[in-house]
Formats: sequence, C-alpha cells, structure tokens
Amino acid sequence: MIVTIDGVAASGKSSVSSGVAQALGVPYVSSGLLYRAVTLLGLGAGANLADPAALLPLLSGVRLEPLASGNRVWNADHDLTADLHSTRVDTGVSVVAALPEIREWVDAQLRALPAPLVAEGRDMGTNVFPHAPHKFYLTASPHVRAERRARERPEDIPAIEAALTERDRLDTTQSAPAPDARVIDTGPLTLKGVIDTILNDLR
Ligand SMILES: Nc1ncnc2c1ncn2[C@@H]1O[C@H](COP(=O)(O)OP(=O)(O)O)[C@@H](O)[C@H]1O
Ligand SMILES: Nc1ccn([C@@H]2O[C@H](COP(=O)(O)OP(=O)(O)O)[C@@H](O)[C@H]2O)c(=O)n1
Repeated sequence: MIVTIDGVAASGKSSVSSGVAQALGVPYVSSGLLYRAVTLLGLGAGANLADPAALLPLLSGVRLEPLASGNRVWNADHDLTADLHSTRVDTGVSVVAALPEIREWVDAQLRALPAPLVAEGRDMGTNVFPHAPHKFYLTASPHVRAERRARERPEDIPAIEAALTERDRLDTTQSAPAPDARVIDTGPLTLKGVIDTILNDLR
C-alpha cells in the first residue's frame, strides 16, 4: 500500500508523513530531500544549478534512507541530512526541481523503493505514484506556514513568508493536487489533528 501526502512548502508534509508512517508501522519517504541533496551537491561543486549535465555526474553515490522516524540522505558514506535545510539550499532548490532530467532521476529513486510506504512531496499523487489508493494534499496560509518555519530558521517571519511564497510560485507546475486527493487545510489543526484526520480516513 502507498499513501501519498503532497502539499505546498512548510505545510507539514514531513512531520505529518512521519506521524502517519509511524502509526502504520511503515517507512516514509521525503522526496524533497533528494531535490535538496542535488542542490547541496551542485552548490558545493560550484555547478550551474540550471544545467542538468553539470549536476547528474554528482549523483552516482546519492542514496535516500527511508526510516519512519526521519529520512537520511547519503552521498557514499557522507551523511548530507543536516545540511539539507539551509536557506542557501531553500533558495536554489526550485531551479534544480524544474529540470526534467533531475525529476526523472528523483522519480527513479522513489519508484525503486518497496511498498508499503508513505511518500511526501509535490507530485507523489499525480506523477510518481498515480495509482496510490490513498492521497492527501496539505495546505495552510503563507503566514501560518511562515510562523511554523520561523521556529526552525534564523530569519524573521516576513522574510520567511516572502521566500515560501516565491518557492510556491516557482514550484507551481509540479504542485497541483491530484484530482483524487483529499485536501486538508492544516491551519486550524494541530499536528496530531492532521495525523489523526489522515489515519481516520485510512481506516
Ligand atoms: N497543524 C500542523 N500541521 C502540520 N505541521 C505543523 C502543524 N503545526 C505545527 N506544525 C509544524 O510545522 C513545521 C513545518 O512542518 P514540516 O513537516 O517541516 O513541513 P513540510 O515538510 O511541508 O516542509 C514543523 O515544525 C511542524 O511540526
Ligand atoms: N516531489 C517534489 C518534492 C520537492 N520538490 C522540490 O523540492 C523543494 C524542497 O521540497 P521540500 O518538500 O523539502 O520543501 P519544504 O516544502 O519542506 O520546505 C521544493 O520547493 C520543490 O522545488 C519537487 O519539485 N517535487
């Protein structure tokens, strides 16, 4: 069984997916971490982030480890995870995610994973796992999302809100909800409330 949880930036996808996956006793996979890893490696190599031919050779050792408690991304034996959520990576990642060659590489990594799993991102329900039987799409206003993210970032709320809104705009192409997804506004809910809403739906 595959459950897809898509949504806009900082809508709660990874926290909710982790909670749902732990309740179900299955792993979850955070597709955004792979786009972030490509961006981090591209920045580290001084590559042009809009040039797939410069990025693809950097990816041969990249591997996602999907755990219910939290995903890790490795480049050979180097754990990249702690460096994936910097503002620098946030700023570059949408350029990388717009490249069809990189999207194909990410999709292949995800489709190679064995079910059951919970998959979160932007296009899990539309493109990567279109036949998944259970699909969800998380939203919240830009201000609510910026307030939440401000607890994890050094910038102030207006700067974070502007950056989230810009990333939403750049990610529009791949971020449409699947027609068969249940859309959940997480704004008025607690994290547990969102997880319980999904678990109730699955039951
Ligand atoms: N009602 C809620 N639903 C989802 N996440 C919430 C909620 N309230 C607070 N959060 C917090 O919002 C932050 C952003 O969530 P995260 O899972 O990182 O989102 P995403 O994976 O979509 O970027 C996390 O710290 C999470 O705990
Ligand atoms: N399935 C996905 C997942 C992420 N992404 C890209 O990767 C970026 C980072 O995704 P993320 O889920 O880690 O970001 P947050 O929403 O958690 O901030 C997004 O802004 C998109 O550009 C994508 O294009 N498709």
